[in-house]
Amino acid sequence: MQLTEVAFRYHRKSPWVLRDVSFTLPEGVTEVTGRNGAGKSTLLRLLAGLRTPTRGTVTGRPTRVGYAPERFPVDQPFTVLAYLKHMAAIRGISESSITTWADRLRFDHLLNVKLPDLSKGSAQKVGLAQALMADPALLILDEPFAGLDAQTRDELPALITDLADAGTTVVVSDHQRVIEAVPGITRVRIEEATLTQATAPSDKALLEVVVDQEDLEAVEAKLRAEGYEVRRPQ
Ligand SMILES: Nc1ncnc2c1ncn2[C@@H]1O[C@H](COP(=O)(O)OP(=O)(O)OP(=O)(O)O)[C@@H](O)[C@H]1O
Repeated sequence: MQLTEVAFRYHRKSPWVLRDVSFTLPEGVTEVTGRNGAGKSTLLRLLAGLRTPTRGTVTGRPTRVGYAPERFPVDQPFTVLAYLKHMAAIRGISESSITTWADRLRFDHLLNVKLPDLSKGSAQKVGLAQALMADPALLILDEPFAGLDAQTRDELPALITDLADAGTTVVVSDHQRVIEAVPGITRVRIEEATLTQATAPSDKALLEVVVDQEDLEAVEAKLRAEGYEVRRPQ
């Protein structure tokens, strides 16, 4: 899939969110980073085909695309099961995939709960399931880790890797930087409306250190002084 000189803004006089972006989406997993409001969700919507570039072209999008938005729209008067059945029917896929993903993402006990009554994390899982159900060739996940329970959060990178190994192209925005521990991913960053590809820190690993609140500044300064890259979870 290829973006060629893509520029995008939401309205005629609003600022450009992306300008002159040319990029070939690689196979495997691509992580999209950038500060809040940089344009990550916008890029993902353009890749999914939910938005059309103001200028330039997006070509080579596969037919089967799965897209999980940053916030699953829970203001719909359906149960989880009715919603997923509806999504399966729209896409012409077997309803058996509902139980497969409800089991795998551990929300099978919530199938008869109405969408507005779901917690943020459970709603996130339903959003993931509807994206995964389509057996997509391109899977686009906008902040999939936000609000997830710890177990699912820990399991999701392996699930994404399995899909990528099986041939699915995956694009993930992830400000919590969970996905970046996955080996071999491509990292792109949006800054000032342009997209740059970062070289993967293949010889680096992520280490989580728990410190007392009062020692936070001192430990962070010490690690930085020793040349480590330090990030605080948001
Ligand atoms: N539907 C919309 N209409 C108008 N402007 C929008 C719309 N959606 C996003 N924007 C604007 O486009 C810019 C990029 O937003 P976008 O949501 O793509 O950024 P993001 O990097 O995903 O941010 P975050 O990390 O906060 O989710 C922001 O200035 C935002 O206010």
